[in-house]
Amino acid sequence: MKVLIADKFPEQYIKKLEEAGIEVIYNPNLGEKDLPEAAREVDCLVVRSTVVSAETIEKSLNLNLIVRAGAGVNNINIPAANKKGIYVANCPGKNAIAVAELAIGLMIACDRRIPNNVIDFREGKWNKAEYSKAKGLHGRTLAIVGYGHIGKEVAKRAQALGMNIYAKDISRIEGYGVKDFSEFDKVLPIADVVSVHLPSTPETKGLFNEKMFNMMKDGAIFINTSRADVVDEDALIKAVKEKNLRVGLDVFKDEPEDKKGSVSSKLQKLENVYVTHHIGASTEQAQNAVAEETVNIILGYIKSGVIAHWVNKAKAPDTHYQLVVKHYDKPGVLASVLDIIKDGDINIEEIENIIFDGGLVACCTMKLKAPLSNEMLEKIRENPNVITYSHVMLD
Ligand SMILES: NC(=O)c1ccc[n+]([C@@H]2O[C@H](COP(=O)([O-])OP(=O)(O)OC[C@H]3O[C@@H](n4cnc5c(N)ncnc54)[C@H](O)[C@@H]3O)[C@@H](O)[C@H]2O)c1
Ligand SMILES: O=C(O)CC[C@@H](O)C(=O)O
Repeated sequence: MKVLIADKFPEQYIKKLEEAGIEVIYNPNLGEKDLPEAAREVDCLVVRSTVVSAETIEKSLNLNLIVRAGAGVNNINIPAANKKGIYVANCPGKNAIAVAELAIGLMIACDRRIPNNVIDFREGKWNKAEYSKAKGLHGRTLAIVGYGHIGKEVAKRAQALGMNIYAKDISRIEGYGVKDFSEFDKVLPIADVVSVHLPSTPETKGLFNEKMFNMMKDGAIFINTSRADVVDEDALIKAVKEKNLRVGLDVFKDEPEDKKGSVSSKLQKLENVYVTHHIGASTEQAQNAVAEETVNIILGYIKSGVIAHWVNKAKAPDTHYQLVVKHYDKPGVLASVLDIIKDGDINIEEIENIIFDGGLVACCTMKLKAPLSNEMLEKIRENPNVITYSHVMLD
């Protein structure tokens, strides 16, 4: 197996892959444009933020697995991977602590205006009078939007700071003394800090728009360490100017893909907007945890054929019927059942055959698009090697 790692990855985990007999090509400087050529002949591609385009996927000859050594998979063209049956997996939660640490750091930086303090000091300016005006986070209200791995780690830390915490998610909210909120218009007007931890999806794109910023308090703190496209950047800039929002961002529009170079953004002109270099996941702790999970995914796949954290598996396959056949585990038994289904022109969407201890009997579960006719079921029943079967309609 040949694995290309196209982003920074800790050396000890590269060694683990090599010790398992895998050929590793490590080139952390590759970018989107280089990948179609570089990934052409590899079986597995590991990336962090490097963009995996449709072209990279289409030109690949052997690619079977793409691992996102991180959480968000929006840098991988998943529809293109689906067309070629290439697995995409990620490492959920493994960098959550690091991002939460940064989000809390940005909150404190915004409240105390730490970067402005430092810039003035470097320029020889002393301004204790101005920088003594801070609200403090204790007793303030925090709204966490997206209460997944990172949102929960932020809540844990905000609780220790004595904040009053609300959270919103499409899933149930539980833990760390957090109150669930469903309506933005109830919580945004009372929140002193809003921290966003959503994935980039069609539903979250541009969620933080002018209407949302208008609901926020004057002088509130807005933190986004998730993805740039969750925020309408022009609306944010307007809110900074008109409502004195203080902002901490780890992600922003047209963020450079390169690891080093120049950067240009409208945000550079705003004194109370602090932008970090998409470093949320970049602590040693997080990178080791992510790399370990990446190695587990690759080795797990080689050993068992199962992909951990497989993200492009169909969520709800188009199946309406289930056939379960318990049969003697002999050559040809299952094939004869499959022949009957094939002759009925019925597509099997999913199939799993599990063997009982001792290896005498197996049980095969099939998810089907259409029901079997009585005649087909009768043929299955007549097979002396079929012990029992059940055929049901699914909800
Ligand atoms: N700055 C960085 O370096 C960095 C690092 C890791 C992750 N991220 C970003 O942060 C995001 C969140 O990471 P995570 O590990 O917490 O992911 P996660 O999947 O654990 O959490 C995301 C949460 O958002 C919720 N959600 C999804 N759509 C929603 C919607 N429309 N409304 C409300 N809630 C919704 C999900 O139910 C889930 O609980 C990632 O998708 C990634 O884009 C950034
Ligand atoms: O790996 C990185 O540097 C960023 C990772 C982050 O954006 C993620 O979604 O995990």
